[in-house]
Amino acid sequence: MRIDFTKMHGLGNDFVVLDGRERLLPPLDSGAAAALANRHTGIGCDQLVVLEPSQIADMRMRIFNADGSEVEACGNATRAVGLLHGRSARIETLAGVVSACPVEAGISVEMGTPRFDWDAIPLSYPMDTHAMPVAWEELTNPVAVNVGNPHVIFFVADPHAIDMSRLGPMIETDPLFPERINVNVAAIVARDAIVLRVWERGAGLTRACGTGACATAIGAMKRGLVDRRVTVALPGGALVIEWREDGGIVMTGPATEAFRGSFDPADFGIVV
Ligand SMILES: N[C@@H](CCC[C@H](N)C(=O)O)C(=O)O
Repeated sequence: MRIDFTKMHGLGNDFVVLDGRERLLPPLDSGAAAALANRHTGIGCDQLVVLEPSQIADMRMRIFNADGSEVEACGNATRAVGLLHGRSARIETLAGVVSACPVEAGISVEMGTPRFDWDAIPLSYPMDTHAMPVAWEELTNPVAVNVGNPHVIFFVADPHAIDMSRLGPMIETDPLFPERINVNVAAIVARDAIVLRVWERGAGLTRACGTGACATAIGAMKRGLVDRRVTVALPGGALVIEWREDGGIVMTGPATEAFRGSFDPADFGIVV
């Protein structure tokens, strides 16, 4: 038996997508996810995405980071799955039901509402998440936002001047963040434009992070730095993020199918 996969990406943030909506997949654990995601010995991706039937939505989407950790949300993967589905879809995730809809500019996703309470991020102890009195070297006074998954955002003059390969993992694994954290460094360039780089929890530096773009835009809006509709430029391309008056976040941008293939589950320790 072989398992089919589709390799997809959203602005260079890449995924191996396994579609178990109609054909039952064998059980997948963290070890199998990490093995498949490995760029040297596996297929290679930032996140493994597994689609399953859902009782409450059109499908259930499970998301595993490259290190094998299963997570609640992935903005770019949601657009990719929206493209794969080909029409409007309600998608169940660990963070709740989100919806993806094809539009002229790609796929538009209703991401739900942001949370700001310290224990919803979560942090290890109470703190004002709007202006956190903490610092890691030159990265100071961040905002924390949960958009389904946890993010901390630092506003800096030049995101490209920050040594993210060193500071990213240091902050990701700081005991302040009991579930680790996605680390965003952003520059405000206009009332409607942000430049962003993201060190992703469990995946490292990626070309783009959809939830990072949402969390950064919301953090900047909360601080009054930008308007409620903003373009976020990441190394892999741009996303438009809107924070509607009803509290919902809408993310719009492209998604791409790269290629299709299949693998032998035994090669990755998957028991059929
Ligand atoms: N690339 C994603 C985020 C994937 C999950 C994240 N690394 C986490 O651990 O929360 C996106 O586009 O949002």
